[in-house]
Amino acid sequence: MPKFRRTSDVDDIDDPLTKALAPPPNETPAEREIRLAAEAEAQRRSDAIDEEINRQRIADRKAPKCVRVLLLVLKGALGIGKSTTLKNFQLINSPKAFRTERASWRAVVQLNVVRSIRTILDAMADAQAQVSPASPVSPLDLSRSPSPTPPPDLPTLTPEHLRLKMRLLPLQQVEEALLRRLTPAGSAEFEATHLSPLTNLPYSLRVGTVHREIAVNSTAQWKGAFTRLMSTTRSSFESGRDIDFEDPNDPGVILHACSDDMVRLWHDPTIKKLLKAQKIRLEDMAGFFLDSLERVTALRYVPTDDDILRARLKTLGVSEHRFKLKAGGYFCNLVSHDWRVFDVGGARSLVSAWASYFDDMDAIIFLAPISCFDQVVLVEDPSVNRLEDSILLWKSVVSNPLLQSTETVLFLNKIDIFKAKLVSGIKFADYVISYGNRPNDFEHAANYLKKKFSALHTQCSPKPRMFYCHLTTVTDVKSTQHILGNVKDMVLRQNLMNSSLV
Ligand SMILES: Nc1nc2c(ncn2[C@@H]2O[C@H](COP(=O)(O)OP(=O)(O)OP(=O)(O)O)[C@@H](O)[C@H]2O)c(=O)[nH]1
Ligand SMILES: [Mg+2]
Repeated sequence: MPKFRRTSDVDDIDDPLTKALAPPPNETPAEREIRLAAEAEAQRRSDAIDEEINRQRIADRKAPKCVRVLLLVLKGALGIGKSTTLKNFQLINSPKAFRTERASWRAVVQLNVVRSIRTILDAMADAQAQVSPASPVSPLDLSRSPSPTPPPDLPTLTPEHLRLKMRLLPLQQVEEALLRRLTPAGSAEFEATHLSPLTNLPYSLRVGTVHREIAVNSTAQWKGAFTRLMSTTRSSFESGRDIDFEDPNDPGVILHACSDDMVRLWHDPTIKKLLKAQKIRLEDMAGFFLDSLERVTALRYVPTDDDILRARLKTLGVSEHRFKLKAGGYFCNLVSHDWRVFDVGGARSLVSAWASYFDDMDAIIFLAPISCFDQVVLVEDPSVNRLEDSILLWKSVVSNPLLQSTETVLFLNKIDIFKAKLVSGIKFADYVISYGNRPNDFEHAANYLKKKFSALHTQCSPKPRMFYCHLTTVTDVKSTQHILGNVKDMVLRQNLMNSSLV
């Protein structure tokens, strides 16, 4: 029988916890009084939190069963559309509340614009570096590879391009000002919000650094902080009435001053060629507003619903959103139901860990970004194709016995980008070899993927269940609301069937 060390064997003085909690030596009576008061306050707060958790638990037990939906995407991939799907739920549920947050979203759109321009400026810096390497390689330094010869298709930048680039440098200040506005003072809520300074690193090495995106832990908190910040001068954001357009510190002022140069840069044929040569498709990237520059950089710009759906802000961790939704169609006579939607990034390796926390969900909305068929997973495994990774995650979710009674709704998302890529000539079969020589068009490719996901669903589900699949562009409010309406009714029907009411 192995002998275990018992707590009583430990000398109290040696116990690191006791040491850490012990009052400091030579504590004065006044210091002791302050310490005891702080300890009492900490205890009071801890008790209040315990009480709130208990109260919530009792309320949850008494409340009628609510509908629980899990939104799931692959963790580590660039934005897939979870938050955008949630925004659609919010638009259905409380459009007014959604619209009162326009001021916060205005700053996010502005940041998205600045970052797209930054990507172009970085690409220009790359091109310059390739034409005139900053430091010539010493012929004796054999550890370094020779300076790269500029690719023949890389266009040459003119002095006017370089002047344009210089004139856009103030955007760096705009970026910093926006980050200050979006980051609540003293908050650890945001991760790695700053982009590196303009760099000579090749774009191919930079593009995967998703950590450089601005990120929040939960959408509610950052907006709350922003609203508090803004509400010192205004009371409501409905229709942008109360955005302080006269504020001289508004980052929008510099953005507006740079507007013509940004438009010139984006429409410049040489810059277009440069981006193409470097395989940068800004129009496929999240938070793309360069085709609406004049509108979104106007001094009195107020984001539309569509802009809010397209704005990019990365979410961290798991968040829960609660709201009431009225049933439609056949169920329209029913009272509204409480819905809880959980926003979870699922890593393939962690499915079995989180599945036990979400085994009582009524539905999982699984988002698979089919537009990423030509990209690789950079975070989990650089050698795995993103679409393949999404399919493997789908397989682990549908085969998980803990989730066998949960309805799984598949959203094959970002079909607008998927279509655009195929039309631009990118060959689906170059990445999905089994696609063979089928036509490189949307109908065939989307159908092929639907069948693949469906076959796995049938083969791997522990018990038979329906396969629900939608081709989605969740930035399109109208079509998404229609689809969510169907999902809502399906989930309610199942929910009622399970309670033997229909
Ligand atoms: N064109 C297009 N853009 C989309 C679509 N779905 C989402 N987006 C955009 O992609 C970006 C990322 O979407 P999010 O909803 O933030 O993605 P997410 O899954 O919440 O990402 P994380 O928070 O990083 O986990 C946003 O700018 C969206 O507007 C789509 O179907 N088509
Ligand atoms: Mg998100």
